[in-house]
Amino acid sequence: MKRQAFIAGNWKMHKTTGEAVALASGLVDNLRGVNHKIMIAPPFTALQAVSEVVKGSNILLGAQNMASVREGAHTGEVSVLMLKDLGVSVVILGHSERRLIYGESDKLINEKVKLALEEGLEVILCVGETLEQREAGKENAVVEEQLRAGLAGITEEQLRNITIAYEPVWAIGTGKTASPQDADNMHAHIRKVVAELYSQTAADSLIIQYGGSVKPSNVKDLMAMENIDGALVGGASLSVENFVPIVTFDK
Ligand SMILES: O=C(CO)COP(=O)(O)O
Repeated sequence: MKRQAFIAGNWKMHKTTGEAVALASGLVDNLRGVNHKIMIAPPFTALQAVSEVVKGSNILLGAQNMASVREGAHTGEVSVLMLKDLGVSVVILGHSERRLIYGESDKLINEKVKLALEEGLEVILCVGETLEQREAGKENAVVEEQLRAGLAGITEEQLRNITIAYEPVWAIGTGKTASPQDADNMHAHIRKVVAELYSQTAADSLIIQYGGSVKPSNVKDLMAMENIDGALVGGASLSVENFVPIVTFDK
């Protein structure tokens, strides 16, 4: 079954507002008419300005994280209500940098996923093993646990608004990409877990992105795999020169 391709750019902690507007404008100009699903996630500080740039285009506005509660005494956090107010429609949750650098647990991530869905946002839920876990042969178990915990309490209907991003930690920002076959094997495993948790129909329609050193030179081979439906791109999403050929991988 062919699923819609979904290519997303995670800008991480890059771009001042001026730089972000320039990049977003270049993308709007160069991606007009492309009918894959496209999202960019600038840093919080540039969301408002980029929102104006992408308004009315085929590029969705994403956020890189959000708080697990709607509002309150949470110094330094950003609420889902604030994101919606700026035109954000997708939020990346459970990124390995949030898990590993900021200690986010599966339970906290699950709270965020539930809140985002309740508030009508789409979610990109990131999962992936570290090098140590892969070398110990534990990658399938690790990813399965992240999925089960991250999706706890989520209904099959809500699952339609979730994209899973498989991002092996050892492939992020390292220039090392998982081979298309390794990535496809994990994506098939993710689909199997989702079939067990929900149904085969839910598993068949689930969009699963691969992330980790995706570049113009390797995107085509990754996207050719049966279970790979998209990409979550870090470094190569930071320039028009690199991100446009990734989004238009089939041109
Ligand atoms: O973490 C990633 C996207 O969320 C991947 O980052 P890189 O593409 O820079 O490896």
